[in-house]
Amino acid sequence: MTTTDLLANLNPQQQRAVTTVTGPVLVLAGPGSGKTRVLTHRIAYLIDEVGVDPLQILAVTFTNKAAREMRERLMALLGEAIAHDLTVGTFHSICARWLRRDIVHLGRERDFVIYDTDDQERLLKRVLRELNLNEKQHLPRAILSAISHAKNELVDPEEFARHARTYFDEIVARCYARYQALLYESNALDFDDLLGETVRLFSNYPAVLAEYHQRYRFLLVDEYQDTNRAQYLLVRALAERDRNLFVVGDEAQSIYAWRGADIRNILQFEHDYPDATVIMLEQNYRSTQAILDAAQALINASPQRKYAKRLWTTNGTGDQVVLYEAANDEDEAAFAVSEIMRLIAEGTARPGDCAIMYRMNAQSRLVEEALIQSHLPYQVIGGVRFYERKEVKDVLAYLRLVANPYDSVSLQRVINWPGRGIGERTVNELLVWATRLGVPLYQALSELADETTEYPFAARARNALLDFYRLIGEFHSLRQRMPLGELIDYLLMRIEAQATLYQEYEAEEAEDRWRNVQELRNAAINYANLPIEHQLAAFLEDIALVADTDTLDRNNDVVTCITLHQAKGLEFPYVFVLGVEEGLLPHSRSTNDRNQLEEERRLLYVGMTRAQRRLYLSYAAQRAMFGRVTVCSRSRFLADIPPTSLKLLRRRGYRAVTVSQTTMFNQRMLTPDHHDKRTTPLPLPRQAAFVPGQRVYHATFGEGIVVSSRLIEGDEEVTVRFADRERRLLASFARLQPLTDG
Ligand SMILES: Nc1ncnc2c1ncn2[C@@H]1O[C@H](COP(=O)(O)OP(=O)(O)OP(=O)(O)O)[C@@H](O)[C@H]1O
Ligand SMILES: [Mg+2]
Repeated sequence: MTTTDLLANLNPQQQRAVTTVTGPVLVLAGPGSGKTRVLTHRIAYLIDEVGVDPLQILAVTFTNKAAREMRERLMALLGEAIAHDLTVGTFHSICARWLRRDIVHLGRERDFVIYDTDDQERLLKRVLRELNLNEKQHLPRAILSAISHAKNELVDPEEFARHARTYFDEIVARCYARYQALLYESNALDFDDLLGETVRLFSNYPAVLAEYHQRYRFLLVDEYQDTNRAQYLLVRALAERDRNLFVVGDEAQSIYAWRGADIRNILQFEHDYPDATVIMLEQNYRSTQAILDAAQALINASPQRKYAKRLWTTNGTGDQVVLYEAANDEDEAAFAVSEIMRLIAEGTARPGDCAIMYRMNAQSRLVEEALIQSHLPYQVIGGVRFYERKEVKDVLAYLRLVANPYDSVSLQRVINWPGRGIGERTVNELLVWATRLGVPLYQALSELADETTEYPFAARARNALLDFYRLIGEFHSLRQRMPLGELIDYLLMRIEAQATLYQEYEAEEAEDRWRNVQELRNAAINYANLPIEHQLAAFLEDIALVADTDTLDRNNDVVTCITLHQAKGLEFPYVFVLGVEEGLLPHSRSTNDRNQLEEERRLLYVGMTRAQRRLYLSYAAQRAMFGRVTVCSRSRFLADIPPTSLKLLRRRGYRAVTVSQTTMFNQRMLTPDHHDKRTTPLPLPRQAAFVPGQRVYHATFGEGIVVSSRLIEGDEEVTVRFADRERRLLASFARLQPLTDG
């Protein structure tokens, strides 16, 4: 693409943002005004027109998905070779890469592992046990969230302890200190450390920072309104010398305060950089005027709104925003799905054009049930994600341990999986012993090998521990010379992973889980080109950084189910925002706090402004929440949208579309590639597994009685009466367990 083309696709303000090459630039503008587009075009302009070396450009986005999309756009603009030399990523992924290079300056090792929330929780539970604190009373999540908050503010354990005022703070202070020590001992970093350690590296080692100044001359940051203190300091340090800092954002879309994001970072940009060029964009290219009007009314009603920005568009008025009042939550999900079916049948939309958004992950279940019944292919972003499935995490724990045997959380995770006779008591003894020796668990195991050591274990336990120790040691050295794929195969064979899964689960589920493990092994293929000794580390690094939205793949023509938080920056022709109700949106936790309440408003605003062609909002008069059916009322935010902007629809008795209709649809519209794994038609089961009158158990709904059951394509549809109401469930999905009487 030539430069003229590059600029021809931009309006004058956008052009100015692209061509103001040096010095600090802030683009402050509403949704859909082309901020992200400007950012990518600016990179292309810097390279093509200004002659900047792509290696000198650093672009930061909020999610891995956004980073990948950006890279793809840049490839289209610049060609693959040039795009390859750019540094594009999230703060976390970029920091991880830099720390792999330079963490040694901080006296730490390069082959650290990155702990995710699950690992963090395990580690904190160990801390609680050590400190004799009860985890029922001191909720691990609350403590971790306090620690995370401190880390984002760059407050270390000592400082935290000095400022602790309340009893809770005291507890957190003690946990934080020990938690950090154990992380260190395990040669592990949590997500917050990735940022915090990089900040520390830059502020304590000016010579190192100078190298980065030399390397990165142009900085670009998307979604700047959601940066936290650590990210702010990072950007500031990196931009300190050349000051070629380009940030874009929208304070009205700031929705991550709960993770430490600080709206002041964007509001005070001009204060930090008095010579900044500030550019506003006002034309929206994404949505219809009807959608914009409704969204603007909502956001302008905020008491915190400093200056109302007007967005206009030439996209035309478009259809009115639909507000659907559902009888209950099932009806709400059925409405969205049947509406999608209708749009598809009309030929107006493809599944991939549609997104269903909600406040909480738990809301996706009913939506999924409705989608399954309709045989619509879909993906859930942020549900139980691939890398969070137990069997996948178990195998990963082995691999992480093989890479870094000091990783105590992984060690504890698999020390007795598959079962090898190391009971809970032995594990506890090992923990106590290692703590007393002041060494990581793996090193404690190595002490056992020494005949002369005194140890607290019975002979049988000792042998089992030693076997495990030798297994890890063997693979630890193998990783240097065995290609990753083979290494994984060999490991799976040695631990008898497949047989173990078949022992632990029913055949069908075991097969499913085994398939997931193999899927993980398949992912290893992508690393075959690297030198053998780097393959495992690179593989683990990428997995550790996979963020929530990463599974989102727009090439698949599937309906997207996604939380409002994760929908940031994305756009879809047809958007459904579910649960616009008091208690959900605004969330019940936020209603006592003005700031939190306004953040909820912005969240709804973000959701609404994702829509390109048509927007549906809905709420239910009744909803099953936390195991109870509650009566709900529409969100207070709806009162801020003029009734003339909304088309109200009331319950018309929506039912999920029947299977026979949709089977025809599937055959007509979709090639086999488009089938989601979960919705691919399977052969009919030959016999019903459930009979009327039978007692069954469901993990969420509890006990129930089967009313009727019928075989449908690939599955069995079971109607069950639970304590609160009757539900129609698909056997393969609902995982109903038969109960025997007595
Ligand atoms: N000048 C333009 N001409 C044509 N299309 C444009 C132009 N500017 C932006 N667009 C398109 O408008 C849509 C929204 O742009 P973009 O995603 O960059 O907005 P944004 O400001 O980053 O929004 P958000 O705040 O939601 O992240 C994109 O599809 C983009 O390609
Ligand atoms: Mg954007």
